[in-house]
Amino acid sequence: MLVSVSDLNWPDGDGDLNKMAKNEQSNGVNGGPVLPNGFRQLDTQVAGHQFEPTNSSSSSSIGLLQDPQKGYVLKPLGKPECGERELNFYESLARARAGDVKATGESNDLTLASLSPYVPRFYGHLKLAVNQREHTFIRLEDLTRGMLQPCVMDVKMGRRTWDPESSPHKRQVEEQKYVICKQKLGLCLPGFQVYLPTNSTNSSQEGDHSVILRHGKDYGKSLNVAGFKQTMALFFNASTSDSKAQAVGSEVLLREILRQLREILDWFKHQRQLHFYASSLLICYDGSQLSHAKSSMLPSDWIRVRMIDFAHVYPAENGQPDENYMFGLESLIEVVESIHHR
Ligand SMILES: Nc1ncnc2c1ncn2[C@@H]1O[C@H](COP(=O)(O)OP(=O)(O)OP(=O)(O)O)[C@@H](O)[C@H]1O
Ligand SMILES: O=P(O)(O)O[C@@H]1[C@H](O)[C@H](O)[C@@H](OP(=O)(O)O)[C@H](OP(=O)(O)O)[C@H]1O
Repeated sequence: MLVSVSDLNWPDGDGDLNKMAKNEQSNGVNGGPVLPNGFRQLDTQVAGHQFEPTNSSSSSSIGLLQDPQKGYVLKPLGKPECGERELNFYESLARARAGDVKATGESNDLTLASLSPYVPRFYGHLKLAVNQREHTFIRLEDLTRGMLQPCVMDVKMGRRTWDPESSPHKRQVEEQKYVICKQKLGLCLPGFQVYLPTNSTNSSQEGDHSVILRHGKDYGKSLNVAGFKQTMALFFNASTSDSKAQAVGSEVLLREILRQLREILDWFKHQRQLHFYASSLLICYDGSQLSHAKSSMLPSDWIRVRMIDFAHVYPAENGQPDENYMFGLESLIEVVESIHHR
């Protein structure tokens, strides 16, 4: 049984996620967006651009949609230059996968193709009407598909989150956000949600209950390094007071997260082709599997770490490795290792 934390007071008044947590599929009712049949707002979206009420002054802002029948998410292209870069990125990846070497030359294509396992699958783009206006969306694999208790964390990578074409103003705005975590760890936390068994909270309820805890960017911006690490431990259900079954589950989880993170780092160590600014890792796992996991079992598909958000991907300057991304990824691995070993 699930007890939603949206019944409780939000400690940091994180309005954006409160809005998303309710996420009523109202189709135009009470200021909700009017969506095409068969689509709904992505209720596991934890960060990024979101729907504004249709009666607000900035009603052009739209968030991700979900096609629950087919297991897709649909991401709106957003600002023209960002949308175009992201679509180009997915299309060149698809061409590289298909072995079309004409586009960039063979060895570049092989490098790009070898990134595919770490990126959501791409199913082209399409136009859909939202609030009676047509928007272009890219269609991606839903990384939370099939999960009964989707625990999702968006970790933005790198000390530098502005791209080479950013204006001085954009650089300044980016430099002033998430300052401590960005500078010390090369990481920031724009949002997450996690299902917590009530026996690891102060709740006095008994039985198989969970609460869902959601935090957005205001929370992420308030964190120092210790707070970041504590939040990661909470997200992985790795608190020391957990039951034996949960402790085993969380051990399996941490081991598998580390394996996937190290594979992505390995890709970065071998590539000199692209630099990823303001890109995120999306860490997803099914909280309902934690109490069933056995340490001898190989985790199946309930733990997924993927790179997302390619709105600011650029050709590598002077053929250099992406040190900025790797600095963040190495420190993320250290944080997860420190939770795993404690
Ligand atoms: N393939 C996916 N599967 C499941 N959820 C996804 C997927 N892609 C994105 N999301 C969800 O949507 C959120 C926003 O995604 P993304 O960062 O791509 O959007 P954005 O609007 O470009 O963000 P930003 O404002 O940081 O530029 C993620 O935090 C995640 O919750
Ligand atoms: O973390 P925050 O405070 O929400 O800041 C947003 C974040 O930096 C996004 O990456 C950025 O979108 P882009 O990457 O697409 O630039 C967005 O710019 P925007 O408001 O100009 O869309 C910012 O507002």
